[in-house]
Amino acid sequence: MANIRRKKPIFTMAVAGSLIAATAAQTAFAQTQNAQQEALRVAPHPGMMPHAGRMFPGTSLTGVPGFPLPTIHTQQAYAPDGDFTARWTRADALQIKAHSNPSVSAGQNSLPSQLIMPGIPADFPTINPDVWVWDTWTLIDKHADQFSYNGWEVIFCLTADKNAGYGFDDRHTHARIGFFYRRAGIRADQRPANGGWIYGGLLIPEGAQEQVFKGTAYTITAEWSGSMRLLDPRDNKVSLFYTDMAFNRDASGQDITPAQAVITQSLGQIHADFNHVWFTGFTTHTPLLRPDGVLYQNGAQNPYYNFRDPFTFEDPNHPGVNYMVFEGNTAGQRGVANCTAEDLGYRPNDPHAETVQQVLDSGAYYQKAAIGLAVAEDSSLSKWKFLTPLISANCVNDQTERPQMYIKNGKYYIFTISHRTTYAAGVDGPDGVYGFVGNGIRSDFQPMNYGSGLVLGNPTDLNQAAGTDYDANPQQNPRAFQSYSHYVMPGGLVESFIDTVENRRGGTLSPTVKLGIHADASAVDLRYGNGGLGGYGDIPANRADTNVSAFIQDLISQNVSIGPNTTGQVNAFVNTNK
Ligand SMILES: OC[C@H]1O[C@@](CO)(OC[C@@]2(O[C@H]3O[C@H](CO)[C@@H](O)[C@H](O)[C@H]3O)O[C@H](CO)[C@@H](O)[C@@H]2O)[C@@H](O)[C@@H]1O
Repeated sequence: MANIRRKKPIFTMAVAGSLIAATAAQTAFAQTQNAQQEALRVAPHPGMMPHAGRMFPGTSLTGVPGFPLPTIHTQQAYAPDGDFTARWTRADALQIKAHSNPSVSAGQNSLPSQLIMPGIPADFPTINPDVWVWDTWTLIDKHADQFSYNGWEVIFCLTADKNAGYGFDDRHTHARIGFFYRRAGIRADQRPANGGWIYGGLLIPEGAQEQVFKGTAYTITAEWSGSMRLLDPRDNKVSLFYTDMAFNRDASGQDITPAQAVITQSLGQIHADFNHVWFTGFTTHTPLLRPDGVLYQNGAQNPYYNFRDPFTFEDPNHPGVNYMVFEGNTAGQRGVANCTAEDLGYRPNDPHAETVQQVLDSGAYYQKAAIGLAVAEDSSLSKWKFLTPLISANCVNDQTERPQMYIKNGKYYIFTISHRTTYAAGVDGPDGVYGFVGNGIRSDFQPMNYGSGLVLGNPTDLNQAAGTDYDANPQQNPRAFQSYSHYVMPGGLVESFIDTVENRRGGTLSPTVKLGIHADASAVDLRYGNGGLGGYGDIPANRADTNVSAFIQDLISQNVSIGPNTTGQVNAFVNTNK
């Protein structure tokens, strides 16, 4: 089975979730969920075709016959420390299905082509033979601009050691943050097919990360996602924000207690010479945030809670104030059936609206994702305070992962990733990127693209049951799980990792794609790269010239030739500026 994507239980939502055995109650619930989803699938549909050829589809407020209208979002901005939480509602999420094409043949993509990542060929190259690679991030400043260092581009990835015998499905409990580097300023078509990344090894010295769990019971620790902040572009000090994970398992591999997830900071320094890049530091690990059970669900409330993936930024409207977005769940005891009419989001008298009771009866209340917000209380970013979530997805989806704030033309975009299998009963969508646009850091965020939220999905046939394996169910699109963990970079470039293409496991970087982003709409740029697919792992820095050390600058001024990266224009990629 090692080479085949394992069936993910429909209930998977946990920090350690996929690894905890499903109970009979869960199985019963999963059956209910399937039944509910089937009920929606047979809803009347006009036979809509995807809006092929339209660069910016815009949001259809007239709706699709047979489906509810999306929720009205006011587009109002609120104080960041206020208590307004925007909602990604069921009415919104149902727009994904409403805009899918019900009459494609089995196994074909049924979603609008401008919202779908082009298919990755099955003969993809691998970044490195020794490590599995998945979640990946770049060296960014407080505005999320991407930097190279002394002529090197650097990326940080969750890695698992293949030589230790770990298969791709074992990766989560053995995850370590590694780094790769390559010369900046070389066009994708002049690089090796796999992007030409050189593996630099692990970032955190062996055992250092475990200090966060001193005195607590655990048997396994892991390092999960993840962002890296260049503290001062004229200096080499960097701050890693990541998720410290600890699992407490018995001899048979069962979790005895809920896994612990701690958002953590560790400081280090980046170094580079002509030949390589290396890091020092990362020996001290400061726990920043544990879920409080008041604003963010904790392990006592739900052993399957999600709490991870910190991303920090400074709000241009509040200079000097630093915020963090992260993946969380709405606080409260798991299994309490309390989604509200606001979570459903139906407009008054919408003939296609579900009642709150119908939704609660379906068990959808087990899925309660939240995009969290915290504010830094000191300039060294070592003390943070929770603020109320920016967006909740109660009764819609259980996971809004790796959220990021992307500020462009005065608009505040939150991009996040989610799985098809973490949708609640009765709503459906592909694995991929979801986006929300607002007018400030805290807004009544509007889901992008027809009000649905879908920005970049894997090719998926929503007419087939969610949570099925390609191998067990050949109608399932063989690319429905081709990629995951997308990160939107300056210029709308999107990097991700390859999960499974035609039963071939990835564990490597996907081809980069490019989004056009305009107001509340986005579209895949099919003119970019080859039919929309750029280079594998093409992750260019967009601010190289400002981070060149005095040593390198000296050499440049003496006209010493040290390769293609020393001119100060090394990252003049015209398409990478926001
Ligand atoms: O490795 C942990 C980091 O990865 C993230 C984002 O990629 O969480 C992903 C998540 O999903 C993976 O596992 C699923 C179950 O095996 C699989 O279906 C999916 O394809 C994978 O990407 O990993 C956890 C643990 O399994 C699961 O809850 C997530 O959905 C990120 O959030 C983590 O920091």
